[in-house]
Amino acid sequence: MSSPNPTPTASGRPSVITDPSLEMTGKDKDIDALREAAPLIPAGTRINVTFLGNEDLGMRVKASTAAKELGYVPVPHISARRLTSEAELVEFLTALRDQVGATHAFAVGGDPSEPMGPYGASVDLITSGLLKEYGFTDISIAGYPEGHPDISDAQLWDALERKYASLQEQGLNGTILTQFGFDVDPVFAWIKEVRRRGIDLPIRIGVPGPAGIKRLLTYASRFGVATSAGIAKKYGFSITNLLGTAGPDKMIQDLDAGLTPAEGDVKLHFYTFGGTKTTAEWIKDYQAKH
Ligand SMILES: NC(=O)C1=CN([C@@H]2O[C@H](COP(=O)(O)OP(=O)(O)OC[C@H]3O[C@@H](n4cnc5c(N)ncnc54)[C@H](O)[C@@H]3O)[C@@H](O)[C@H]2O)C=CC1
Ligand SMILES: Nc1nc(=O)c2c([nH]1)NC[C@@H]1CN(c3ccc(C(=O)N[C@@H](CCC(=O)O)C(=O)O)cc3)CN21
Repeated sequence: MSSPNPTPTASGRPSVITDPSLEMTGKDKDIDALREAAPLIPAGTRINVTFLGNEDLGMRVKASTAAKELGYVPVPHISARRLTSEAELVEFLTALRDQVGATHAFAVGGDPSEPMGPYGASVDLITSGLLKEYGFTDISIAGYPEGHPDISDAQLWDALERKYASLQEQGLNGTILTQFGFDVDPVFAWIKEVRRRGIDLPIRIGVPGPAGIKRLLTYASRFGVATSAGIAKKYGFSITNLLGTAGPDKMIQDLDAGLTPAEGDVKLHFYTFGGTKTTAEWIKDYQAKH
């Protein structure tokens, strides 16, 4: 099945809404939701499986298997700081290779303020060589257009350059997946800087799927993404009425209006926050209208 092809933008580049990736947790309810949404999601779509502290290896493998069986490309997340040993990493990679046939993964640092084992940062996962050894060919890494609450910009840029260099050295494909946001201005500036540094990887800009405003604000505050007032202003809702829902329509339109072919491959990643089916419907609808 081919993915829908929205109208190219004024600058001639494909719309960022082309071939978006989606994110799910390892919980059964998310697996059920993916199955239900499957008629709306084209085969070959990347489905990311988060690495949450309240889930285990079995759940992550089960969700990745479900995604694969439905014809998608599972992108399981591997959180460096949450791994307690090299053996745990090897156990996960083995299961992903042998049970899922996974070739893609997202190597991320992880929220624990201290590493729970030998890996303090995602670059340690990549330079270990184990991802390549276990048959992974495409490694996603994180990007932060608005910075990170606990990591300095200098550290983030240094980490991105080291991850890129190691991927290049090992001949692995890569993708930069960004933290979700509500504002396109920092995204434009950040992409420019990524390219200025010679990093030519495809980029997926993280956006929240359509969701209740309260839920969006809760997640934004949990991950230190932005202030409620700032989000309301950029996203165009009133903080005196938190009952409505909001989707990333305006962000996507602004991205399409502002990007040029010079920015290279830029697509979207939808953080669904439990709303897999709603997000899939929303994407189909947006693609049909534009
Ligand atoms: N699970 C997910 O889907 C996502 C998670 N994140 C979070 O973003 C953070 C950074 O991840 P990466 O960009 O992969 O960083 P990274 O692993 O490449 O590390 C960059 C630098 O920050 C340090 N660092 C890593 N995690 C840290 C933490 N939690 N607190 C303080 N310093 C830390 C590292 O030692 C390194 O110097 C993590 O907290 C990660 O969990 C961000 C986006 C999505
Ligand atoms: N710093 C950071 N850490 C993260 O773990 C993280 C980010 N950033 N950025 C966004 C992604 C997406 N993440 C998540 C986290 C939780 C759910 C989720 O669905 N959690 C609940 C549902 C609870 C609810 O009803 O709200 C679950 O079932 O566990 C989804 C995506 C985690 N992610």
